[in-house]
Amino acid sequence: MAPSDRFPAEVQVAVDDVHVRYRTASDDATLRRGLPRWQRAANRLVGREPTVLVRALAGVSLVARAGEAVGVVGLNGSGKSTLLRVIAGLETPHRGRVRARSAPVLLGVNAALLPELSGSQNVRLGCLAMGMTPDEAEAAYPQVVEVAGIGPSIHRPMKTYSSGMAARLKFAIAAASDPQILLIDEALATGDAAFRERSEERMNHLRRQAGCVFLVSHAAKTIEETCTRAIWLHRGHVVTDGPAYDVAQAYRWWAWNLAKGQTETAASLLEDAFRQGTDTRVVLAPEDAGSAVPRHARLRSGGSV
Ligand SMILES: Nc1ncnc2c1ncn2[C@@H]1O[C@H](COP(=O)(O)OP(=O)(O)OP(=O)(O)O)[C@@H](O)[C@H]1O
Repeated sequence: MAPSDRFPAEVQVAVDDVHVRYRTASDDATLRRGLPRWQRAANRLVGREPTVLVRALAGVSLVARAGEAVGVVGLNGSGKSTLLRVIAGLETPHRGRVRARSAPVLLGVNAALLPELSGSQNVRLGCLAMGMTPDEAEAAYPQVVEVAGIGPSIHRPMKTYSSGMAARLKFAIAAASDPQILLIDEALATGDAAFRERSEERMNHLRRQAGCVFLVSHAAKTIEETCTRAIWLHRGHVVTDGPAYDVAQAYRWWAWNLAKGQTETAASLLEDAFRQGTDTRVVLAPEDAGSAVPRHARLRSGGSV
């Protein structure tokens, strides 16, 4: 993924028909039974397990504009984290492309900080890792500590933190670099109400300075309250992409029916949501054609540009 300053001014991120696949081992005995006898024998000989293909993203397209906070909802395994990793450039799509106006900063609950070091040492380390100079890291320190709001615990080793405390610190570090594009994976969900308010303030600040924020959360309510727009992913496909309130409500109602075992209702809600959703087409001109300006258009199914 290459940062590009040749976008229309308001476009921060463009995702163009992205597919991500993983080939992974599986001990599913039925897979083994489907193989010809010679292959089973060969696999046994070299100790190889059969593999399956996982389609984490199956043709995702979207455009995020300046000032947007885009929530991403979906069941476990629907592709939310993969989408953020692809946007962050940590994952190479099997097919399709991603372009971003500036380098996105991904904040995940597993962001690599060192558990043996204290929170304050990790703040400095994290700031340096994000490309700040030592002087910039020093200048950012008080603000990070304030946003994290974990009091004197900042001086304790991170391995002694609760998951919520660690998430707060990671959020504060990621937000300190004032990234134009901030990708947040579940971090807010683990914070308490006070922290959520502070982090919302920080997100609003980032949005005001014409950046954009992506937020992955299982809590549709958080998406509703903090985002301007939301994307519902299901098995690597975009079900619907629209105003955060509408998408979160539709997702919650569907998930509630699913959880209650109302599978037929859930299936028809999902089908309706797919049908009513808009297809986003993103066409990125090839870099070597002298223009990387994405032409994008929102199409109704079957419509034309
Ligand atoms: N490194 C990997 N190797 C194989 N499969 C993977 C890998 N990473 C993700 N997957 C698979 O890709 C699919 C999407 O995973 P992803 O983590 O993006 O889902 P998610 O929506 O973020 O899930 P959750 O809500 O549980 O965090 C899942 O089926 C997952 O098992």
